Amino acid sequence: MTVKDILDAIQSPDSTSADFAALPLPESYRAITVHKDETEMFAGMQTREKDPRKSIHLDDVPVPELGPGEALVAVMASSVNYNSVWTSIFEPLSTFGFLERYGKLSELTKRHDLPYHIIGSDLAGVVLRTGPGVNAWKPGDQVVAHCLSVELESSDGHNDTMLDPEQRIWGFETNFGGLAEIALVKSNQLMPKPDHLSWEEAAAPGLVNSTAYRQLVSRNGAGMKQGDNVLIWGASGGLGSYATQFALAGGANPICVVSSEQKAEICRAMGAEAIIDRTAEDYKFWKDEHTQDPKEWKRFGKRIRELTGGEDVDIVFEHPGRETFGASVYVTRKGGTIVTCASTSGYNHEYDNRYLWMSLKRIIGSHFANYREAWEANRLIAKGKIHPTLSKVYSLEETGQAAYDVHRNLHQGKVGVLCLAPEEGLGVRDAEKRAKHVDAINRFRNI
Ligand SMILES: C/C=C/C(=O)SCCNC(=O)CCNC(=O)[C@H](O)C(C)(C)COP(=O)(O)OP(=O)(O)OC[C@H]1O[C@@H](n2cnc3c(N)ncnc32)[C@H](O)[C@@H]1OP(=O)(O)O
Ligand SMILES: NC(=O)C1=CN([C@@H]2O[C@H](COP(=O)(O)OP(=O)(O)OC[C@H]3O[C@@H](n4cnc5c(N)ncnc54)[C@H](OP(=O)(O)O)[C@@H]3O)[C@@H](O)[C@H]2O)C=CC1
Repeated sequence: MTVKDILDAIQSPDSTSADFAALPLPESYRAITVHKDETEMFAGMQTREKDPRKSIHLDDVPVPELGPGEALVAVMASSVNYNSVWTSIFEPLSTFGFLERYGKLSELTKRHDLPYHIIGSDLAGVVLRTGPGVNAWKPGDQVVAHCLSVELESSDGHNDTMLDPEQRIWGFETNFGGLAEIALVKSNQLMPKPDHLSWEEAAAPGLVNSTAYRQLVSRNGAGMKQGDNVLIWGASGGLGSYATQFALAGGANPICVVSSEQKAEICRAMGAEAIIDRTAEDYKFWKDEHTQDPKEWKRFGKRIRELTGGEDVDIVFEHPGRETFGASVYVTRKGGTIVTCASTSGYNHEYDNRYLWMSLKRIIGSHFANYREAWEANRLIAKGKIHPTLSKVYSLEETGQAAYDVHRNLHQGKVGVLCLAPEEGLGVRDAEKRAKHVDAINRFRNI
């Protein structure tokens, strides 16, 4: 039995759930990994110079044992997220520490503590097997998986599962991730695959769409409302391309920051009108490595006021971190919210706290999404209200290059990876719905 037999079953219109359940599992499968004995390979290099193509491998790995509450999924497609870039450059720390810590929790979690880390936090595919206690999903189900892994043995996580003390990001803080032909997930990561999308389109939104939903829309995040002015950094990037869509769909007014005219054009195509090209307008928020320039914050704020008819922003959708955070706090309106989920340019932020407390602003930390939030975000994709922002698709062999593109900001929107899917465009089951949205679905393609 090989993964080819699994692919044949997925591609046959006649396969039943019983057929999938009867398929023997292969002994091994191909997976994208980083290696524990290579974590020092970039020591002493600048972040920018660390090359994911050198650390990312395609290996044959054994199929992991299936535990209670878990599912093995045949992965048709996945996508590159920035967390896989972090893993591949071993920053801010090696993810093998996460696997070691998880491995200490129980006999079953020991499986994760291996000398290789199978990375990837998105997938679209087909359930192959479910473990004891799984009733909601069965072999043959077409699914996407969100990346929240929780144990939920403590009371802390039962109001909001992101608060579980054993909360982890699958494929980053756990092993057996989605950039592979087979993945191991908890069954409460599974959600229905949107019928009108191909495998690679369905795999693209998951992580960033759910994160942007919690960060911007959910009451656990900024709780955006109609008419809000929302400043969105990297508005055509992974997170930003969904934040922009949520702002537009929710009756808010996105102010999109991008770094080129081409990206500005993509934002216009999504329906945004207020756009700031940070390269063309040449903002220099830092005079040198240690000193910010409040005059540049003010110039940026004036530009926002020009675009909004004199209003300041209610919400800043933050993730660049150190480089922009001082400006983000400054330009937020009195009583407004800076909601942050990352620090791509550096995690030691500096801002002038007088502008925060005197103007009663709030900084909210946000991280991924709970199952309900991920489900709601996926539901909006399935209803055709929010669309994938897939630009380019790579093969599994080319994942290193795909991660390199994201690391060097050479990409637009989301970058997809075909795992078992032999070509793009497969897996669409609702052609009529797709036809209604096809222009929006293809908006980011091949640019
Ligand atoms: C969905 C996609 C998401 C993304 O893309 S996010 C971007 C990528 N992610 C990242 O860059 C984050 C990577 N992770 C990290 O950098 C680290 O992961 C953290 C900085 C978040 C945490 O580091 P740690 O070393 O785990 O935490 P500690 O708190 O420094 O050390 C743990 C030890 O410190 C103890 N401790 C915790 N809080 C306190 C406290 N308040 N007072 C005293 N001790 C404390 C703990 O118990 C534990 O102890 P014991 O080592 O003995 O188990
Ligand atoms: N906590 C969480 O749950 C999550 C955290 N993240 C983190 O968020 C960050 C962004 O992820 P994602 O959106 O997928 O990445 P992308 O690279 O796809 O998009 C980020 C965009 O931000 C802009 N940007 C990058 N650096 C700067 C800078 N120094 N100043 C201003 N703008 C900048 C760029 O757009 P442009 O050049 O056009 O301005 C870039 O395209 C990563 O660090 C990632 O790890 C992501 C998802 C979930």
